[in-house]
Amino acid sequence: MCCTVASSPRAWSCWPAARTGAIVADAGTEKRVVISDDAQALATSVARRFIDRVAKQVDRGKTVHICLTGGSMGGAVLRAAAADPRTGGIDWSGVHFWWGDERWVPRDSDERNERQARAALLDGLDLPAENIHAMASSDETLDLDAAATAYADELAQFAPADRSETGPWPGFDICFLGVGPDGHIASLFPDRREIQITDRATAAVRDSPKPPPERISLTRPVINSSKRVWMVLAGADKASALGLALAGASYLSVPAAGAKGRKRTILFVDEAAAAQVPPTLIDRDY
Ligand SMILES: O=C(O)[C@H](O)[C@@H](O)[C@H](O)[C@H](O)COP(=O)(O)O
Repeated sequence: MCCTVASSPRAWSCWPAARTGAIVADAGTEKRVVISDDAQALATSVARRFIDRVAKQVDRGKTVHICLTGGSMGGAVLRAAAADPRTGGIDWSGVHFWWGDERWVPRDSDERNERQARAALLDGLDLPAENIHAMASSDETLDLDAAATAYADELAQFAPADRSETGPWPGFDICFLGVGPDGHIASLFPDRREIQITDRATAAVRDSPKPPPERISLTRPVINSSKRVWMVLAGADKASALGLALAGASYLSVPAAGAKGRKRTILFVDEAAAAQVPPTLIDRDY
């Protein structure tokens, strides 16, 4: 049973029996909440769906663009994907990996989202090195602003011919997003200028509320050009952000509230994070 939260809480609804289907209030605004028992079950469930989706697109001969997230749940999902028995049998040569944000630290720092993703999954995949689109690191020649611009330029090289639904960047098949206790996504934090940027693909972030202080982030237009936005959040400290995101809070103060895919927006959560969501609106994925 899935539940759909349309763009306003008044339209909250769910249907008792179906495991699929949705209130089509506005294709891009509905959110679905899928709950797992705990963080490990959540990571396994999301990884299974991730591998399903990649395998389906590869079988169709499609080039696939995946945007990864940092954070503990981002890494947990990738480790679970690495453990999926189907992963080794997929032809990854047409799959490209991007990042929603990156910390401005040296390339070999354990804080790098890229380094964590490589260790969790990417370095075990048979795919061309050029398919891994990492953001620059602080020990290279570029400064923070130039590095953000360079990433926007790289994204532009993979923009689709038909840009009717996206800007000069690829429309990701899946955009993974972790969600902070304050509702931040990528490195777009509440009540800051970066969440309001609409005229470029990336932003240099300074004085980040979450260490380290300097980061590069995709902006909201790029995230919302994704076909699917999958937010993954676990733990009681996320319950408030989830509740606000589902209750129609402004994305300016709760960035997660404004993340939406063109085809699907799913919040994958565990029981602890779902504590403030009315039980009638929860789908139990276990
Ligand atoms: O670089 C980062 O720190 C992440 O991209 C950040 O957006 C993260 O996803 C959230 O802070 C949630 O992190 P957790 O999953 O660890 O709570």
